[in-house]
Amino acid sequence: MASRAKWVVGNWKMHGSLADNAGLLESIAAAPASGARIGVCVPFPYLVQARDVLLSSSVAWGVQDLSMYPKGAYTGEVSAQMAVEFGATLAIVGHSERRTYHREADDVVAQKTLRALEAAITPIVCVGETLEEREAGSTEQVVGRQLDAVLAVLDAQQAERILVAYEPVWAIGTGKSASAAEAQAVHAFLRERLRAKSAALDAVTILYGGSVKPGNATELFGMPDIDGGLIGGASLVADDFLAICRAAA
Ligand SMILES: O=C(CO)COP(=O)(O)O
Repeated sequence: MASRAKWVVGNWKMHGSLADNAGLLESIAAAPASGARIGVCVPFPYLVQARDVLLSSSVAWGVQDLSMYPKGAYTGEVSAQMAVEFGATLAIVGHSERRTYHREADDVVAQKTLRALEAAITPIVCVGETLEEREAGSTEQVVGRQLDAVLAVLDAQQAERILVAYEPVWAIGTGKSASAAEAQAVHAFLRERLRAKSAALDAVTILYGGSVKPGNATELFGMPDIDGGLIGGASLVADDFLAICRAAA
């Protein structure tokens, strides 16, 4: 079996302040290196701060979104290349909050994935179904479509460089995580979908996100196809985030 990189990545969303971030970043930077790689995806204005604190640590940093365009007259956009100038090596793309509040469609997410890869940033491609879709029995259809849209624009080598995050929309910020078995079932489906494209994609890391806490991380990360987590709320509390990182190691 391919050995997959384990990752725990914090998604700060639109939280933080220079003052609050300082202590959080210092604590994360002090995390001992272990079997799981650690990253934090911060709001754009805090990239400099993240870089300054994390530079001498083993923790990676990145952004929560990128422009689908490489450069040009796109008011308000931030390019992958700009993020790279601040040392970003990770970018979340297609988070459900972007899909919902900013109407990002599958083809936009695919273009953002490409822009990240062109800039040598590792994209964390998010997929996930709503509660309504789950109850209608269309979870696999939805996440399969979201993943396929991205894979369709990548060549074989590019596809090997992505991370995938399964984030059921109904589990995000609700305190109600998917059970380990529910998450594992979707991860196994995504794994198969990747393998169908190329056997080499068996090595793609698939993270779970949605109400991961210190109390449920060990069970989730113990599942064979769950290679770590994408953490929202708990990534803002140093002790909780570090406990989750230990659970993945
Ligand atoms: O959206 C998420 C990570 O990207 C998950 O958020 P919570 O961990 O707050 O549920």
